[in-house]
Amino acid sequence: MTAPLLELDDVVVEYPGRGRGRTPFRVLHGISLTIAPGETLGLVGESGSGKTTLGRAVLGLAPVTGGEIRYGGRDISRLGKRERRALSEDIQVVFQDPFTSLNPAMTVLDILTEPLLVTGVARRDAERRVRTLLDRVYLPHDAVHRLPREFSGGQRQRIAIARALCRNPRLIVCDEPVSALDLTTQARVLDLFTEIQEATGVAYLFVTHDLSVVRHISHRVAVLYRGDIVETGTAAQVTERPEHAYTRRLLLAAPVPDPDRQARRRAERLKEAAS
Ligand SMILES: Nc1ncnc2c1ncn2[C@@H]1O[C@H](COP(=O)(O)OP(=O)(O)OP(=O)(O)O)[C@@H](O)[C@H]1O
Repeated sequence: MTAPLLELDDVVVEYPGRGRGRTPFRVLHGISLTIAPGETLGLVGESGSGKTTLGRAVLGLAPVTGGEIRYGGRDISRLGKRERRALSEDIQVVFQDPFTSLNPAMTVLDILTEPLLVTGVARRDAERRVRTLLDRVYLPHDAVHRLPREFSGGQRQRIAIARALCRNPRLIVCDEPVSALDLTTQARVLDLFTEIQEATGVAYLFVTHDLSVVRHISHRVAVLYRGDIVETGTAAQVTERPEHAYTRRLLLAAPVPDPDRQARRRAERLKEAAS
């Protein structure tokens, strides 16, 4: 078996408490999971279950107060700023909202060359790399002279993906990266994520509340409920034969476009509620 790329071992995240008593607010209660090189782990759960916090913990942006997060076998849960910056070559992020995650005053060329220039790559080489990245995300080369506001939501998310890919990361934390897009654009961007993975071998921690997205993109799925993982399995196992009652509720609550399936779902929901 290949060694995991990322390992969470009994990870606890707590935010400092406010007011009298200042009891810390525990968001993650001891999370254990792994991601193999080149694998997509879908992380699902309802709003407030702690999905974003888990992604932020991997990125060093949430306070890990217990357990370990290991990347390539090394504990990265409590790194200093400099070590964390060095790790950004390996671990990148794509956020939900391409409108706010891209600097509106920078051209696409600046957005995509900046991560390279700060690490000492020569401008000519950086610009060559930008052209390859634009090809990879199916944007025309003349996009370089334009500002983010001149693109559609889907195109903007392609720019954000290209930026995440700049330095050939081995893991990308994707936090609801298609939730702000319409369904057709969602499908195209999801296909792009898959295609990039096949070409580069990058792994994804794919955070989403949407089970149809998870089914589309994930090799394995972990279900988060109130800060605990209640179920993990292959995408097919979890979405077709869920074991935990919470996963079943999540599936029954997921929107379905087909009216016949909707009627069946309603009947199942009523049966669940009655039992
Ligand atoms: N910086 C913070 N300080 C204090 N509490 C926080 C902080 N960030 C998140 N929380 C709390 O942690 C819990 C989990 O939040 P999180 O954003 O991780 O959930 P989520 O599953 O991603 O939800 P959503 O799908 O709505 O984004 C929530 O109760 C939230 O209020």
